[in-house]
Amino acid sequence: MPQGNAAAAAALLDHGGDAGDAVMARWLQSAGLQHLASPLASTAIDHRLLPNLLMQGYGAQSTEEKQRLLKLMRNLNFNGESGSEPYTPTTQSLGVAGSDGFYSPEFRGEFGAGLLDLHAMDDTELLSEHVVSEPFEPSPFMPGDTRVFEDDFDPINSKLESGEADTDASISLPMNSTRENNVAKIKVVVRKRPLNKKELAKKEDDVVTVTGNAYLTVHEPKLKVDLTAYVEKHEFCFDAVLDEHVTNDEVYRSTVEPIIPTIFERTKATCFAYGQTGSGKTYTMQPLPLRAAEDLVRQLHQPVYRDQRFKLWLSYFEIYGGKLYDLLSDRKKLCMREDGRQQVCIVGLQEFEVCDVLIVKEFIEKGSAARSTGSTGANEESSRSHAILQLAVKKHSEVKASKRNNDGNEARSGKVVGKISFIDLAGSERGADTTDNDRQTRIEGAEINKSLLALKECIRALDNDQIHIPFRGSKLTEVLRDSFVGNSKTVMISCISPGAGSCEHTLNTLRYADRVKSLSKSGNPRKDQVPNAVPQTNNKEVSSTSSFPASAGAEDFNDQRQEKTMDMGRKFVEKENSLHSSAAAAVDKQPLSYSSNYLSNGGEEKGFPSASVDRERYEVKNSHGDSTSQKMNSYSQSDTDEKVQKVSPPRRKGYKDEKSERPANWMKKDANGSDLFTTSSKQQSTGNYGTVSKDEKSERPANWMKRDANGSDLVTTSSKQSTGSYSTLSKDEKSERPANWIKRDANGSDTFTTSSKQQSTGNYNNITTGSRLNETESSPDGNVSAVLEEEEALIAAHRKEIEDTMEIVREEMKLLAEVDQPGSLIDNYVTKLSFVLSRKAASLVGLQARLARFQHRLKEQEILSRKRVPRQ
Ligand SMILES: Nc1ncnc2c1ncn2[C@@H]1O[C@H](COP(=O)(O)OP(=O)(O)OP(=O)(O)O)[C@@H](O)[C@H]1O
Repeated sequence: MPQGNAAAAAALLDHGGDAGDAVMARWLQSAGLQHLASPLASTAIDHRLLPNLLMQGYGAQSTEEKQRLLKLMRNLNFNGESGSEPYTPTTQSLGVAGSDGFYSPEFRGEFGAGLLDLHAMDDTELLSEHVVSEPFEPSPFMPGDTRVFEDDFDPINSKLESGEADTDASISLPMNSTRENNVAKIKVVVRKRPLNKKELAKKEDDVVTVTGNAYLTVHEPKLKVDLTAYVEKHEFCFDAVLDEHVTNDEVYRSTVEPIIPTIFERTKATCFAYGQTGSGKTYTMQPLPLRAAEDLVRQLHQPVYRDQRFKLWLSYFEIYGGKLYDLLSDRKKLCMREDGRQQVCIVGLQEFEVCDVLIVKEFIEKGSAARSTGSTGANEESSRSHAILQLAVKKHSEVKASKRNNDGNEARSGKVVGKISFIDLAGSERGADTTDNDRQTRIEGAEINKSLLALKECIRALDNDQIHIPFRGSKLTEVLRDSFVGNSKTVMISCISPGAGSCEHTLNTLRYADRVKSLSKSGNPRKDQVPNAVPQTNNKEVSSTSSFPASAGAEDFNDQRQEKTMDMGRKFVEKENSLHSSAAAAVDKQPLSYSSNYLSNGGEEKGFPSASVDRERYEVKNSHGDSTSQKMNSYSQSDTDEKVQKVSPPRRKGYKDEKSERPANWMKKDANGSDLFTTSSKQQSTGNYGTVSKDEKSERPANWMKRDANGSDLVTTSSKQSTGSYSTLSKDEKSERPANWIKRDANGSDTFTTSSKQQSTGNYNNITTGSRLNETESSPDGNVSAVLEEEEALIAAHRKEIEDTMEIVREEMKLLAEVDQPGSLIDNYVTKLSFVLSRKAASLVGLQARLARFQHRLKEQEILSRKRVPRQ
């Protein structure tokens, strides 16, 4: 660099003047590129050209301008590399950010949130700042040798190894296995709130009666066909039932308090509230962390923990529309990453040390105020998100003051001993909140729905000690991943509204709770309780109608039930291994919203063998007040028939609808484990996989795809499709097939794309291979989640396209600079320019295609959701 420029650069460092886009504009103008204006130009220059530009008198003429230009370029980190590496910011770039103010407000102000801020705006910034993964306790399911980590984690071992003799390790962390065993792995508690003002004003009846501390009855008002009113009784039994007089303190004592000591014993506990909007979830959940923090802090003050530098940390975030936001940091968007050990880190999440309980209150208030809420008919301040407050006990090793990470987030330096997550779920019926709503609200609802389903699945898998925990089912379960493995404890508080107007939702909530409990291996609700807590009359009725011997007491019943449940656990695993069963499971995983689109009018739940795996329940129905039946759904219809004399109304009334919605062309696995779609002829033409236009039909037969042993896609057809014959598509053929043909996405999944004609019918557009086939994709939620995924992909692609463009522009600038050099070869210039322009065009066309696909998908989703949810 010439002396003058070097001097200018030096002067600039001191000067600290603002970089003006006027300078940039002039500079671009002189290069004939004024239309690029400041943002693009500012990032598209090779720094090696800088001396040339300055020397040749491009742009900045005065010393001051030159200084500004140089400063600008320094700030933009003109190293010719950063622009092409969108997701791996270097420490260098961070350094720049820190020292040169890359993200300084003055630059943001001048260049807006344009290209300059690419990295600042997206997840990368978060990742780069906080990607240090927490040293969580390794999962027992984690592949590879985790011994070192465990040893590292284990305070006892680490103490011994490090030769620290100041504390007796065996005393320091008493592993009280008896105590741990005494705390149930899953506890399901129901809380009934009092009638609220609105319900009282409407003179609504209280239809929920609580008997003892574990039983409740819902008296459902019904009408006979001849319009005579009658009451149907539904009885439930849980680990605890708390009536409307129970205080929040008592709720704490019966739910969270017993878990607190286990937090110091490496337990990851989860306490969540489930229930319809306005049922009291927030009211119930909000005080719990406060009380828990009190107890945790008290424990931490014990010398044994204090000496080991145990500390309590709090974080509070929400999951809204499948995205994470920090409620204690201005709703900053967070991203979730898995580290090499498959441990989940929420990148950028702020954690605050809790030394004093009062601060917890403040945090709760602050976080709750930041939470996404909206108004519903049932609740003026209805939660539209899942809020997760975590209290983590961490052990901090002694760090020399000089070495201490001085970033104000010491939390990261500690190792998690145990933690408890409090989750205030969004209203359970929000999935049904789709009528007359905009796309955002519908997606919101479907997201909620999906996560509630996934949560239930995880809890079930967890309690069945399944190896495969389906935590990838939703963001919620992914976030809670480490709470689903190892030592975990779950408390579910089902909140119910007592009013007659909420009866259906109340029943749905109770059924969800019942299913969570009853499907678990330890789901033996009242084995340890006095059986005659059940009203005598019902006991009798149960005995007389159930398949169990009349003499069998509740204990026997429970024994059998438990046996059955364990068997169920086994079967569930088997089921997981079979694709067919997996498909059946998808049926089982119907939305919890019980919205009208999932409900038929009281149709009986017919046997669907694999799906009925989890139908066991203990719901006593006393229809018309004169007969009671008990349903013990089993694995097969025959089993059910044998044991059920009178079938109570379906838990999910939607079965009929679901069945009719589900195409017969369900996926099966053939003998070779290939994915095989079967279809009936009728559904070929009307099938949910999309109707086939005439042209397409003539071009290809009834098109079901099968993967043969070589991994090729086979097209199979039923006999009625006379034109159909097996044909194997070669790779080339595949590229020729019509638009609405199966496509393999980046993950190797097969995706059906449909033509516009097919949009309105394509319920099952995405078909993913693998054992979890269509669990979400075949459901309405699956469709929405596909939209969300595509949305993310589109945004990522857009970002990538901009970065590519920047790279290309950089090359163009270089070309221009070169061609202006004396003696430059024009041929060279032309060839290179042609190449660069082709790349530019390809990049743009790719993005346009993706955009069009997404628009198409949005329309499709819109049509589908309108079709599914009849206006009320
Ligand atoms: N057990 C209770 N005792 C007295 N009032 C209650 C109780 N439970 C809830 N409430 C009141 O009912 C109203 C709704 O409760 P809350 O906001 O907790 O419902 P929610 O289930 O969280 O609703 P959403 O899902 O819409 O957020 C609040 O005004 C709350 O104070």
